[in-house]
Amino acid sequence: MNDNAYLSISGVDMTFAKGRTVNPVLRHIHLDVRRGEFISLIGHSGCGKSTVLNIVAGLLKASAGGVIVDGREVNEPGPDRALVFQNHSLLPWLTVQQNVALAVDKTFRGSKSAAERRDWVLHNLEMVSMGHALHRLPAEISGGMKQRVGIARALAMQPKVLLLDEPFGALDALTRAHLQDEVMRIQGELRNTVMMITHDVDEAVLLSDRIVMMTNGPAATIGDILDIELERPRDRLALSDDARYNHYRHEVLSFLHEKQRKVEPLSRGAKARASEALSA
Ligand SMILES: Nc1ncnc2c1ncn2[C@@H]1O[C@H](COP(=O)(O)OP(=O)(O)OP(=O)(O)O)[C@@H](O)[C@H]1O
Repeated sequence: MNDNAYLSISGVDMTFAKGRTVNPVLRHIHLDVRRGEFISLIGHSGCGKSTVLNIVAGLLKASAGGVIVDGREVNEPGPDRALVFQNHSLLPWLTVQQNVALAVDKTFRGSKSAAERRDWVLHNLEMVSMGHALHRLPAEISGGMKQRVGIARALAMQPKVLLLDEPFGALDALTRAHLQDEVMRIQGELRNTVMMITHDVDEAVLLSDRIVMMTNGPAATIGDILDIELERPRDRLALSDDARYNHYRHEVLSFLHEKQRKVEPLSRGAKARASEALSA
């Protein structure tokens, strides 16, 4: 482990077993993340990105190796690691304000007064531009607004590490761009340590300090890590013409589509047709 690491994943292996079938998903995952760093995890579908995130969150226990956050080993979920999923996980019967208050009350009941907690909820909702919809129910707001509330709820817990599992994956392109900009602005202010899963190469380059590229499973591991040395704040329009941005983009695309090209297994029909073609 590197002494500067705030979050350290060392020697993580993960195998799922069902009956006699054993599925080795991750092998030798080592990653040190500095405090305040924004890391993206990218890789083909099914390679094990969510499994890595769930191990860091403490929702899954690694078969070997472990995770240390700020000097403490991760053994279970905790408020020091807040998760935001692609599909918001707001409680439908609570308003926007109550959804965030639930997490804030749980985290700060012993350390903040009721008035302080209420102010803190409002502050975080205002930070994601949701101060105008405090009393609406999740069913009464858009998908992008729900994600904002999910992000406010996670930030309000003041986690040591923010874990984002495709947080913008279900949004339309415009809302997605807007929310990415907002997350960049907030991260610029708060300097959160973030680990984000994404399938979107532009999103990874725009938001990250480093992009961790995973090999294909089974037994996936870290294939390469790309440092994104673009100064902040970053402007998506200016960067679209920037040669460095396009170089980074190309590096990730080439990793995914050349070095780690996903070969889908042939269906039975396709196999039969291929063998007929070969014997013809
Ligand atoms: N709880 C579980 N039990 C058994 N197998 C699991 C479990 N969770 C994940 N897997 C398997 O582990 C592998 C990796 O899954 P994971 O969801 O981590 O991949 P991913 O890279 O996040 O995929 P995607 O990009 O499609 O979300 C898959 O083969 C999946 O079926």
